[in-house]
Amino acid sequence: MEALHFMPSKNLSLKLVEHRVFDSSFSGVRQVGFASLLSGKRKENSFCVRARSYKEDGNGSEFVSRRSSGNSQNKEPEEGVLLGAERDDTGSVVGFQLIPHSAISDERILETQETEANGFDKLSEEIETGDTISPRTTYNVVFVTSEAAPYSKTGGLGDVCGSLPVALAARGHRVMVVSPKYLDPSDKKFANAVDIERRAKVYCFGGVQEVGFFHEYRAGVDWVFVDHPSYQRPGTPYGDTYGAFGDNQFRFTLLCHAACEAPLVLPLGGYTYGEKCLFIANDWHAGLVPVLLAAKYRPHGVYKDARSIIVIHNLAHQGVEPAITYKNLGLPPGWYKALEWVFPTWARTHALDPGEAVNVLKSAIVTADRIVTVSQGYSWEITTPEGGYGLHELLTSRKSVLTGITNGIDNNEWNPSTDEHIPSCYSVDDLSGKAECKIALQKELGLPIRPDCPLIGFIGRLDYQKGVDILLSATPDLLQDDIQIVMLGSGEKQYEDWMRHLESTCKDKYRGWVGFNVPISHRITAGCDILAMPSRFEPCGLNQLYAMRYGTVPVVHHTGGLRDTVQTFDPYAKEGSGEEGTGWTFSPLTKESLVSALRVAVGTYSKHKPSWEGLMKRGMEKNTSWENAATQYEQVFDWAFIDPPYAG
Ligand SMILES: Nc1ncnc2c1ncn2[C@@H]1O[C@H](COP(=O)(O)OP(=O)(O)O[C@H]2O[C@H](CO)[C@@H](O)[C@H](O)[C@H]2O)[C@@H](O)[C@H]1O
Repeated sequence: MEALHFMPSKNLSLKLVEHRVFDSSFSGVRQVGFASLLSGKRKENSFCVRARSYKEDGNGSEFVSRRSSGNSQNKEPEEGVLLGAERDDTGSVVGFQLIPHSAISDERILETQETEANGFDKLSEEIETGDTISPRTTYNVVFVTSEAAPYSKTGGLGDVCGSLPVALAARGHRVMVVSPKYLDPSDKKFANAVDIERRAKVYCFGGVQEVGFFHEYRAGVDWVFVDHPSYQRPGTPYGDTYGAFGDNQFRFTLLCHAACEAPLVLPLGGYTYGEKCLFIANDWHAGLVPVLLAAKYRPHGVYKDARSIIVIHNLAHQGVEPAITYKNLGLPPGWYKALEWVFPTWARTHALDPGEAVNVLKSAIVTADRIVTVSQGYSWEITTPEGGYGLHELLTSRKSVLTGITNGIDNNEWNPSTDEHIPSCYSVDDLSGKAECKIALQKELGLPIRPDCPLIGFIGRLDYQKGVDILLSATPDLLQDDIQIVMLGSGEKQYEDWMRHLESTCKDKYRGWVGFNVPISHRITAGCDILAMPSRFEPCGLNQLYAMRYGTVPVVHHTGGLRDTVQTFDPYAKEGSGEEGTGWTFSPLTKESLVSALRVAVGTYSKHKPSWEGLMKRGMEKNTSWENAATQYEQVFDWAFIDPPYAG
């Protein structure tokens, strides 16, 4: 059976060019297909090509999506289309691909990019790197995230989605970040975002929801904020003092649908991003994006040339809800298996509980083209039963597309020589300002002002992951020594109360600041001598990176990204060998080993000043910029586009 299809799309006048495809990868199945070429005026001269094919097996035909490659015999389109040659392993031309002009759809990047004649939407830049000139492919990148600093932030996800897009844009990519427009009591965060006056209808949860889009172009990035009444409520992006919001599945389903529409409908800087883009879905909140591409769009010929990456910042949160909620997600019934999740017997609530659920992060893992985690150590940990949170087998099965890339940090925001939140700036060449920051912090906290007294800090969400309980239980022992401790955090009430209790009993040595406060977090990072991070698991961890940049020596549990980024001090290493270390990692995670690691650090601080200064300086000189991580992301982007879409 042969079929000829073309998919009309908005604002496009159609031109159909027959394009027969023989695909040898389906043995025993006669494969016939066509590519429908749609040329027209989306914006100026932008085009897209879509390929569909049918396999015929005697039992009727079934739709399968393929890219037009292999032994294809292509006809040139009749006019106005730019085609690039596809070659097989021997270099013979076996097909052609259309190069849409949407990639040069923004005057801001028009000047620096030129179309390349051998791939979809590929723009090639000649990047000068020292003496050599290396070609780089740039992409239309769409980040989807529940938080992005400075607009919204509850933790490291906000930091990463606020700074990695900027780093990628600086390297020539066209980058959009899609996140919710939350309620902002200060009316400052979204003050520069303007209503684009485009609405999208989202069919989910048994009805139609209309979302709006706000936009701000800043630091080379298109920041897009999805507007819907469900984001307009007091609290954090995820909950309030009564706990997590009960409709988070709804709120983030909306975000994912809206994010998939954004590249198609938003004329940012005058032009849409178009269909050939790369979605970077962050954590479970954005996890439906790869599934929607495969289940909702590709069957209709849309996003056939898009790719998706799921970035796992924290596997402990997976977006698990009862199975019955599947019908709310706006997905076709046939895709249930992608989300299906069955709890092990021991985790069920009662004997008759079948344990059936939907798991959004799992669905992203089984449909995304590539998987990235935020450090190499963590990328291995999540393939083990201990670190995989039930997903280790699945992740192991996709190990070949799983990459660990250690986060960078925003060196503008976290820079001791320019930081506007700290009382005295300093640098690796002149550390005097750090001593002043310590005195100012002791003063601000109402602690005795003692420049030589070791000051230990902790900053983080107060939850099980961060090992707060271990630190709090170790604190009375630690306070036997001549030290001071300050903790900043908010989260589980039991830990907040524990901090308040400790403060009331050890007023001259301990401060517990309950709350979320970015300026204070900078002042603690600058003013402390030591930062403790006894995390049970840590996908990457940013505070240890900030600490090192501020000459504050980290003492961390030997896990995940902490193990990857902190090198234990070796007093016997040859000076200048680079092996001397930047802090201490400890294991196992017990109160005793935490106390002993911190005592070693305190001893070094008090008795070995030159060694301490070396530790501080090596940390400050460590290259933790996004540049390094961004190049690794680019490699993953390239890999994603080498393969055909993994699902759909
Ligand atoms: N009370 C408070 N006041 C002010 N600021 C506070 C604060 N509590 C936390 N922060 C800030 O939130 C960020 C926390 O970042 P982390 O990477 O340490 O953890 P998080 O677990 O949120 O992130 C997850 O995602 C990131 C990003 O990938 C991974 O590094 C990490 O391992 C993973 O768990 C830091 O910028 C910190 O200063």
